[in-house]
Amino acid sequence: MTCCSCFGPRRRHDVTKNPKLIKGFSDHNSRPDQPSSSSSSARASQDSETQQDSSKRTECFTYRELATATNNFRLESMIGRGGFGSVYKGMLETTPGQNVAVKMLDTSGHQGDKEFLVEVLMLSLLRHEHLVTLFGYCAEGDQRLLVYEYMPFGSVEDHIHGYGSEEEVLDLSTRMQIALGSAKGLAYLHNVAQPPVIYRDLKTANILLDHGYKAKLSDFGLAKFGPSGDMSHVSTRVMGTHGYCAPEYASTGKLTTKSDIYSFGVVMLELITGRKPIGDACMGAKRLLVNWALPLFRDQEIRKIADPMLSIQGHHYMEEAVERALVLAYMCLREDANARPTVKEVVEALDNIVRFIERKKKKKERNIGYGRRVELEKKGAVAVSSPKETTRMLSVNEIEVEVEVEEEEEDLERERAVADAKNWAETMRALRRQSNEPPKQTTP
Ligand SMILES: Nc1ncnc2c1ncn2[C@@H]1O[C@H](COP(=O)(O)OP(=O)(O)OP(=O)(O)O)[C@@H](O)[C@H]1O
Repeated sequence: MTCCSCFGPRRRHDVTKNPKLIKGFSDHNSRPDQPSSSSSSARASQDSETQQDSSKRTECFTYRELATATNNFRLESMIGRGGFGSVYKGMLETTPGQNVAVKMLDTSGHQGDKEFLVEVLMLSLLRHEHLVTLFGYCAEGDQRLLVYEYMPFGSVEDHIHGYGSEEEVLDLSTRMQIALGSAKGLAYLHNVAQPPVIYRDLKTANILLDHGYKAKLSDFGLAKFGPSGDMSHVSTRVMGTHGYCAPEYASTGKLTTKSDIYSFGVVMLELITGRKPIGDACMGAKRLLVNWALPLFRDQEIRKIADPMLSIQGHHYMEEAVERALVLAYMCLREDANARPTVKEVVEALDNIVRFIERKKKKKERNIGYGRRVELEKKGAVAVSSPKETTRMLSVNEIEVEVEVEEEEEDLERERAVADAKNWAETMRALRRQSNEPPKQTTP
């Protein structure tokens, strides 16, 4: 590809101020009625709580800078490989101490070039704590490279399907936190970005994790601006990944935000079952996860569906949480796109599930604390109340063991549980209102 004037020697550009700096942008994703990029970010900036600093510039790097950053793209620096190229870990001279991920695109196909442009444009305009940050790009000669924030824990796909050791298995709480983070990223795209953005390639390989397992969406090469005016959908060539694609989009090419919701349902199933979206060994070579899991769900076979690594057996609250998560997945995967929940409802439901698990976990821990207190009492320790309603066990040799006082906490706990149950029931009612086909069971 010939080199655009803006891709010459080192220059700092703010592509959000002039997207046309990126050659090819205007003919791919823009529409005549599309607002300017500055107004695009205007509505987004209203969401001050969730949006990251949009003043961060997307920089134009030279090939030389990125070669230096990655040790000349040496094999030891390579951290992953996708359908469009290889990803390297590196460090820029200008920001010592901060790792970056450099994606070098295979430039053989024209499609890759298009996706490069969309990726740079989208991630330059969109900034959110649950979207991976694009620091910059390089487009020198035929080279096309993207520079992202480095996500130390890799992709969710790696965690769910790649690791064998038991210590690395993600627990249910972390999995649901990941789902919630991803849903919040998607909510930003659907509801805050202006014009709205349809992600189109939601899958566990595109959800990356930082140190604290915070989820961020990456790979915006297939993203599309949503429909405008009276239009309910965008017509487009069917793209995406097999196993995640909404049936109506696959058969008609009509893309809506509800196509993303379907893919989100598949991600939920993957997180719950630990199985691949297609052809998992236990399901049969070509079988879709959706076709395997949903009939089992209808038959209430929760234990058969749940990832055995989650060890939910014997943990009643975990089984209940899995069931709630499955109800949500089930709704996201409805054949009728209109009956699927909105992303806002998905965030609410997941928030509820996460809080449910945390509350139950805490309660369990407190019970262990109580058991320990009884044990200490038997050994002759004495309970002493402090003004902060904390009871301390003073043993004979003055070793203090703190145990939370039950009463006040339990009242609070009960209130929280009632509020949670109401909340969940309301969420489910709202979801069901949109559908003529309620699931067989619910768990308010
Ligand atoms: N910002 C990043 N930080 C850390 N690792 C990353 C980053 N981006 C990508 N990777 C790693 O590189 C791998 C390949 O990523 P890439 O986005 O190229 O492909 P993919 O999403 O797996 O597949 P495809 O591009 O075909 O949809 C990821 O699975 C992940 O392990």
